[in-house]
Amino acid sequence: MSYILDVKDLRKEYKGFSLGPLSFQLEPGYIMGLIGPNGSGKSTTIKAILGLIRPNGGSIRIFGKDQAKEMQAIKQQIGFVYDQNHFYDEFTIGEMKKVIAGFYEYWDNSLFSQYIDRFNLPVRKKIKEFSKGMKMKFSLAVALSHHARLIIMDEPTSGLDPIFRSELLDLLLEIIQDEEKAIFFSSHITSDLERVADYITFIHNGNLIFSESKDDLLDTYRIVKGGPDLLEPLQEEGLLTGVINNQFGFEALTADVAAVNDRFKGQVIMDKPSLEQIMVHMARGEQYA
Ligand SMILES: Nc1ncnc2c1ncn2[C@@H]1O[C@H](COP(=O)(O)OP(=O)(O)OP(=O)(O)O)[C@@H](O)[C@H]1O
Repeated sequence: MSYILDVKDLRKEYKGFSLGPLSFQLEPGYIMGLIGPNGSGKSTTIKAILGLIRPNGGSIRIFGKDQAKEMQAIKQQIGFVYDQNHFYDEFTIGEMKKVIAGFYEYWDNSLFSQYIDRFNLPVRKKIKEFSKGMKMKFSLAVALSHHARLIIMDEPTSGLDPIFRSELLDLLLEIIQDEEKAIFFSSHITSDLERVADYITFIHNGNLIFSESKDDLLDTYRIVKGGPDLLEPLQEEGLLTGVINNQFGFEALTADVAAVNDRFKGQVIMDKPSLEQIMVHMARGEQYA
């Protein structure tokens, strides 16, 4: 299988923080969400993939090429989408397009015009007058118009209204339909990931907790709820992760549904978890591990 993105044993050391080793892979035609609490290393991971920081170890291959050696060629086919202004503020879309088009070998003017129309972006306004959502749309139009095969986004839906968020998520699903592109994005909005992501990579305190198919995750784990008297026996058998005590007893995550059923059937309640519940309980489990 040829991966669009292949990260192996990636490490980055900062004073007081160490990321990795992280390993995960993304195939064409799929969307991967990167989740983790604040400060867990999501932006650091994205910066390393984009070649904006130098890792302390590991390797990153993009489109099968070694990122450390061939970043110039790779960049032609990466679209980094974010709302921060990496454009000239005083320029209009048309003026900005002339600058950007020159950077990209595969720039497609007519495709760009189509996206500008489709996103209803104002052609006469200066970019500094754009809202956050407009900047995001513009950034996405640029990425799509140079035929990026890997689209990377850092928190693309945060701060956007629900209507545009929903439009953006639909667009992401549309982008991967040709099965040639892949999307990698970080988000705190787990419901967005639940809707569009095929794979979820979860990091906590710089450590990789999992990088798995979303469907497998949602199938494997269950939320277990029970009275206080059951907590100890379940914990003794190592069946619970990230226990949260409440007025009725406890709530936790289990990956061993069969064992819980076998031993405690009828005594506990088991529900399908949301991605947010998986993340919260796992983060708790890590914190108190
Ligand atoms: N240039 C830097 N120098 C030193 N430490 C850094 C640098 N950049 C990031 N860090 C540290 O690395 C850790 C991870 O930061 P990072 O921005 O990757 O987290 P994040 O998961 O993206 O967080 P958030 O969700 O809050 O955006 C933090 O402890 C941060 O202080």
